[in-house]
Amino acid sequence: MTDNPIRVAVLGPRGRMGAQTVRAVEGAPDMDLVATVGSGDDLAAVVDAKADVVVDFTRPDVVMDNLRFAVDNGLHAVVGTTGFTEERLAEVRGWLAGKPGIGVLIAPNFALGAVLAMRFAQQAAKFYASAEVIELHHNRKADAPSGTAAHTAGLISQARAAAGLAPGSDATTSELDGARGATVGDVRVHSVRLPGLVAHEEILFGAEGETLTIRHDSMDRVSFMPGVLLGIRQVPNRPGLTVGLEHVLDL
Ligand SMILES: NC(=O)C1=CN([C@@H]2O[C@H](COP(=O)(O)OP(=O)(O)OC[C@H]3O[C@@H](n4cnc5c(N)ncnc54)[C@H](OP(=O)(O)O)[C@@H]3O)[C@@H](O)[C@H]2O)C=CC1
Ligand SMILES: O=C(O)C1=N[C@H](C(=O)O)C[C@H](O)C1
Repeated sequence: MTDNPIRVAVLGPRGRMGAQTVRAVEGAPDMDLVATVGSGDDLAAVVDAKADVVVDFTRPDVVMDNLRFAVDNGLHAVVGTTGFTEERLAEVRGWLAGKPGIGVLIAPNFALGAVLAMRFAQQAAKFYASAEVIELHHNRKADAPSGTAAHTAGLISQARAAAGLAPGSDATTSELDGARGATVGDVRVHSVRLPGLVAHEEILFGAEGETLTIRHDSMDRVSFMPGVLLGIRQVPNRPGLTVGLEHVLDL
């Protein structure tokens, strides 16, 4: 136990990630779990409990309301919930402009290996015109493609554009709807859903006579917890909006 533990509230505590986060916070010697808010519960509980940091693992359709409430009430937030478009991020920056000391960390993926895989993909992108992303998840996942895959595709698109590299083409002229996946930026993203999986991503690059595959596997949701706890510890010292754990890890 430390003298001034960080007072943490978890939103979505009955969910797969929320339950794991509750256990991780309860096990952290420098944190106190002071509130949990599930669907149907009153968010005001986090203010009543004098939380310092709110952690959100809920759903894309409710996360913006939760985050707005946290920022309006002067609470820092660590957000793992997916669904953050550029428009949503701009909206969050707008709220934070009126709240100078408040920090919000939104991370598409809290697993160290996933963050590294995204960074490696970003580094490789300027050397390969052709890249595709395959993400594989458990069949209870609500969204597709995954937030991680969308973020990875965005990074590849940006890195290629910055290097003046046009995306590679292929010869497909006839295809069944969806067979070539969804397009994010200018990268094809393919989503697999199967019971037995947790969270997995492959980033494939191709050039004449070679391919490069970067793969990350989360076999257990404990893989996300060191990143979540690090985010909780760091977010009070990072006013404004931080997108991606790579900034906190100082990669
Ligand atoms: N960034 C990262 O590293 C990771 C991010 N994720 C993302 O986190 C999110 C949650 O994933 P997961 O835990 O698997 O999903 P679950 O469906 O297991 O959990 C979501 C939980 O949110 C609760 N909920 C719904 N509405 C509200 C609300 N208004 N207030 C509070 N709680 C609410 C639900 O409650 P109820 O059960 O009562 O409906 C449910 O328990 C997803 O967007 C997922 O993609 C997942 C893994 C890692
Ligand atoms: O829903 C999940 O499980 C996950 N969601 C995040 C995403 O959409 O990228 C992170 C990880 O892939 C697990």
